[in-house]
Amino acid sequence: MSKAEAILTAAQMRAAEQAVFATGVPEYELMERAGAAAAEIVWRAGGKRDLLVLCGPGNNGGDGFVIARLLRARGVPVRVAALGESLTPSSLKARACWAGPVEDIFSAAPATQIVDALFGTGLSRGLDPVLADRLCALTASAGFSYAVDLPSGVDTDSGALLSAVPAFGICVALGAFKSAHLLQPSANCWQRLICADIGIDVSAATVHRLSPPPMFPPKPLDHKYSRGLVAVVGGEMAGAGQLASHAAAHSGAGMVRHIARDLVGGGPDAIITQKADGAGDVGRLLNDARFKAVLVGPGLGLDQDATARLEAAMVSGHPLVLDADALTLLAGKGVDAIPAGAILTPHEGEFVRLFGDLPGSKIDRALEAARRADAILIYKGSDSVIAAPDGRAMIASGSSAWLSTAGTGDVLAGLVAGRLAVTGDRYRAACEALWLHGEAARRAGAAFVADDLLVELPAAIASRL
Ligand SMILES: NC(=O)C1=CN([C@@H]2O[C@H](COP(=O)(O)OP(=O)(O)OC[C@H]3O[C@@H](n4cnc5c(N)ncnc54)[C@H](O)[C@@H]3O)[C@@H](O)[C@H]2O)[C@@H](O)CC1
Ligand SMILES: [K+]
Repeated sequence: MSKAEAILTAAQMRAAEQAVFATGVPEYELMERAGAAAAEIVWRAGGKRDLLVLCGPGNNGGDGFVIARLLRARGVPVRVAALGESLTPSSLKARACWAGPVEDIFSAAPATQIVDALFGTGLSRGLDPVLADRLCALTASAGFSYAVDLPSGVDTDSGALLSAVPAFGICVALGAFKSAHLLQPSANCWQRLICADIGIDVSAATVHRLSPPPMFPPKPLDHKYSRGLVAVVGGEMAGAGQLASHAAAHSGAGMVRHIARDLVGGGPDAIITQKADGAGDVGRLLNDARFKAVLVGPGLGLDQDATARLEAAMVSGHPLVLDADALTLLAGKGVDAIPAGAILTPHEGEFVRLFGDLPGSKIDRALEAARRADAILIYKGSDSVIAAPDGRAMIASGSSAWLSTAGTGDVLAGLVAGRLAVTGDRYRAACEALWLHGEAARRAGAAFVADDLLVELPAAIASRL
C-alpha cells in the first residue's frame, strides 16, 4: 500500500516515545515538538483570535502549556485554565515556561478559540460529569475548537466515549494516529483530523489507515482468463448474485460466471449466467482450474440447498470469498468449519454470530478472528477493519454514510472476489476492494443505490493507475 499511515495503541505510542528518548532526545524536547506542531495548526486555522487553552495534569496538559506560550509569542491573546497541578516532569517544565496566569477551568470565561489539552493517551476513565459538561459548554460556545492528540473522554484504543465528548473542529493526532482516530464512535468527534509529525518512528507498525492503493492496467498480452476468472455462486435471491457478479466484472477481472439457481435477466450481458439446479451442478461448473476466485453468500439463502451449494464451493479448492448467508450458515458450525485461507466479509451481526463476543477494540477483535479462522477478515461498518492472520490490519474510516443501503455489501463482496482474481493476493485484494467501494460511493454522491456504485468503478480504478 502506498503512503500507509500507522495506527498505534496507547502502549505502542508510549513504547515509540521511549525509543525516541533512547536515541538521546530529552523527554521535554518531544513535548516542545508536539506543542509546536499543534500550535502551528491552531495558528493557521484561527490566527489571532482570542484563545483559551485547557490544561490537564499530565503530558497532554504539558502540550497545552507549550501551545499557549508559542501562540502568545505570536501575538495571540491566550489564556490558560488548568485542572489542578501539573504532575509529570515535562508538564511541570512546560508550565514553568508559561509566563501568564493560570485560571480555574470552572470560572474561566469562554473564548473564540478553545484548545482541549486536558487528557490524551493517559486517560484512564471518563471525565467527572461536571468537568465533561464544562468542556462541552466551553467548546460549544467557541467558534474554533481543537483537541490535542485526542478529545478528552475518548478511550485511545477502543474509540469508546467514556464521558460526554463535544464536537471539535480539528483533532491534532500527535506523532501517529491512535486507534480512536479511526474507530467509531470517536472518529465522529471532529470535522478534521490532522496527524502532526513529531519524529516518532512508526515503521514497525502493523496496523495502518487504508490509503488509495496503486493499481495496474492489464498487460498487452493479457486475455480474459489471465486477467482473472471469477465464479459467483448464487442461490435463493438471484439479484444479489447478479449485483455481486457485475461488481466483480467492473473490478478489472477478465470474466465472471454467475452460477445461479434461477436464470435471470435476458439479452446481452457481460456476465455469463449458468443455471445450476443443485449442488451437484455447482460442483461440476466449478470444476475448472482457471477460476481464481469463488464468491459465495450474496442471496444464497439459508436452507438445505444453500448449505449444499456452499459446501460445493468450499470443496472446489478455489480461493474463496465468503459473505452474507454463507457466513450465517457457517456460524452455527464453529470456527473450525471456516475454510482456512478464505476472505470473510462480516458485518457486526455476522461477526458476532461467527466469533462470539471477543474482547478488545474492533481492531483487536478483527485480528483475533482472523487468527482463529486463519482467514482475511473484512469486518464491515462505518469503520471497516481488514485483518490478516499474520497481525496486519487496515482501517477504512470516513466512508460515505449513504453506503448504509441494500445491496452495497453484495457489491463489496463482488469487488473482493474480482480483485482477488486479478491480484492473487488476499490481503491486497481486500484492501483494494474496500478502497474502491468507498471511492465509488464518494463519487456516487448522495442517496445512491447499490447499482449506482457499479457505474463509478471504472473511473475509481482509473484514478489509481
Ligand atoms: N510521553 C511524552 O513524552 C509525550 C507525550 N505527549 C502527550 O502526552 C499525552 C499522554 O500524557 P500522559 O501519559 O501524561 O497522560 P494524559 O496527559 O493524557 O493524562 C494522564 C493524567 O490524567 C489522569 N487521569 C486520567 N484519566 C483521568 C480522568 N478521567 N479524570 C481525571 N484524571 C485523569 C492520570 O492519573 C494522569 O495523571 C499524549 O496524549 C500527548 O498529548 C506529547 O507531549 C509528546 C511527548
Ligand atoms: K485532549
